Amino acid sequence: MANYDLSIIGSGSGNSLITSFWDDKRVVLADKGSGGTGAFGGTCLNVGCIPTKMFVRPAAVARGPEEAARLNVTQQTTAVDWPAMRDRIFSRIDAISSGGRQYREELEHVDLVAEKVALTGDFSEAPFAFVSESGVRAEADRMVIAAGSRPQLPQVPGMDLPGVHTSDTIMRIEERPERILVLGGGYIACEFAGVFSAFGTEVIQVNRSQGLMSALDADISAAYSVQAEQNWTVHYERTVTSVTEREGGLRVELVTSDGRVEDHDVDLVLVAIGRTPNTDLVGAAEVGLDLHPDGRLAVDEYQRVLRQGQPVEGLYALGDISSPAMLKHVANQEARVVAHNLEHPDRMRPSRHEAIPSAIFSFPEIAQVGLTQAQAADAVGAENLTTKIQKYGDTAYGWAMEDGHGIFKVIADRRSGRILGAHVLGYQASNLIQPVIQAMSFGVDAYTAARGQYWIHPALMEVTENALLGLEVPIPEDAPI
Ligand SMILES: Cc1cc2nc3c(=O)[nH]c(=O)nc-3n(C[C@H](O)[C@H](O)[C@H](O)COP(=O)(O)OP(=O)(O)OC[C@H]3O[C@@H](n4cnc5c(N)ncnc54)[C@H](O)[C@@H]3O)c2cc1C
Ligand SMILES: NC(=O)c1ccc[n+]([C@@H]2O[C@H](COP(=O)([O-])OP(=O)(O)OC[C@H]3O[C@@H](n4cnc5c(N)ncnc54)[C@H](O)[C@@H]3O)[C@@H](O)[C@H]2O)c1
Repeated sequence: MANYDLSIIGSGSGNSLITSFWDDKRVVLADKGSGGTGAFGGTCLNVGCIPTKMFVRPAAVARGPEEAARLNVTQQTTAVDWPAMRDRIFSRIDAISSGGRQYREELEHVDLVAEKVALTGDFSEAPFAFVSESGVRAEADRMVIAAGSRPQLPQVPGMDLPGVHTSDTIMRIEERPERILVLGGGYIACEFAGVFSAFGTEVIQVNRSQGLMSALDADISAAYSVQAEQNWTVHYERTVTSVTEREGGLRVELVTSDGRVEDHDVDLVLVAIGRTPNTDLVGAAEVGLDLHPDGRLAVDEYQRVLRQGQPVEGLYALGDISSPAMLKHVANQEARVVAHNLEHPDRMRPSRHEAIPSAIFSFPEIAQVGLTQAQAADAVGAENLTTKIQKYGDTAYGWAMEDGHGIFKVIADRRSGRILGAHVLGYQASNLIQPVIQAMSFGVDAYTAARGQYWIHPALMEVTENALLGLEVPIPEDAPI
């Protein structure tokens, strides 16, 4: 195949790099298709953020009767039509994916290689080449590796059985299971446990360690775990040793941390124990590129890939394959930076990795930004911290909701009022946290963030205002009142 100006591996966030700047140049885009579906457009669109949240929303609606009962309204969820829901969701997603692929195929200056590719040749300097499984070779002056990540599977017997799923396949199953075992206690496991339990499936969630979402702030992890234990079955300190077929389903054998063996009979298993960067699939180590111990590509602040500790000019990586935060908004930001740096190598811009927020769209929802309390104590000293945990239930809208579990925790440096982190558990957590993300991103202190703007009364957002006002921070001179 001919030479190119730009070569991209990965049609997720990598797809957005093909701006009008490249209209008069030649671009090659390789993608083998997203896991499970073979679709164009990467994880978020096909098997990640978007379809999961399209299941999370009906799950919240199905849970309506729980809140209604607290508010003296009787409601009933009488049926959940999984096949119709699945088809509605994927008819929209599949159309976007195939439309995106068709658009790229029709562009004269872009060639699409719909195959798995691997890096080949010398990667100390441009040009950079890849070769596809069928032998298509493409060489380019600049290359972006945006090949993402894939689900990890434990090395135990039975992982190849048809009833054992990952997030790549679980959303397209024919029927809603009556009983599912969800392995893992992180983002994906907690989101799917929330969805399936809302739809009436009996969920057994199994985690290796004690507590769910244990990487989060300890107060949030503990409060979420209590809620989850009330909403579905949760078992801690167990690992899976095998999955076998039995009549009508699967038998999962677990071993507890004290050596006991347990069997669980279920219809399906969902494995969600983390994701592996796809550096091995592209053969990054084979061409001498630097990897972190967890398998991610090493990059500098401009997203240039490192080789023997030095950035390789014209070679970039972005998203899950290189980022410590496997989040779509981070991949998107890195893609904007890479697009800029490709187009303006003389005035490159660094990626911004401060105040990265994330949300877990489980039941209840969780959102977080910045440092946990333990990390903040390490960073500035526990004696310099001020924290506030504002209950939703102690605000006017919380009364209206009769909310019993929502909390908004904020952490700041008591000497300066600098906000160090926020951690929210409850209804609309992912929205309520945004003013704190904004304050942290723009360097606004806690007092000014609270008093420098109106907050609509009695909106639920008063939870955020009250959390900020609850901190013991200095009032800046001439601060708004
Ligand atoms: C179930 C789930 C839910 C999620 N929900 C959220 C959420 O709510 N919010 C959020 O911020 N993030 C979420 N994420 C994370 C988010 O989806 C990822 O961070 C993001 O999609 C990564 O984008 P990317 O461009 O790095 O990789 P991808 O979108 O995965 O793109 C990589 C592409 O490279 C291709 N590829 C890989 N190897 C090769 C090869 N050798 N040859 C050719 N092609 C190759 C793959 O087929 C893939 O299409 C979720 C992830 C999952 C799995
Ligand atoms: N809403 C979102 O933003 C969102 C949603 C889904 C995924 N994601 C991204 O995708 C990444 C991967 O998600 P994930 O949930 O697979 O990973 P994760 O890292 O969030 O959680 C993995 C969990 O599995 C547990 N675990 C590991 N090995 C185990 C084993 N052998 N047996 C039992 N439990 C085990 C870990 O203790 C941990 O609780 C996330 O870290 C996140 O970056 C984001």
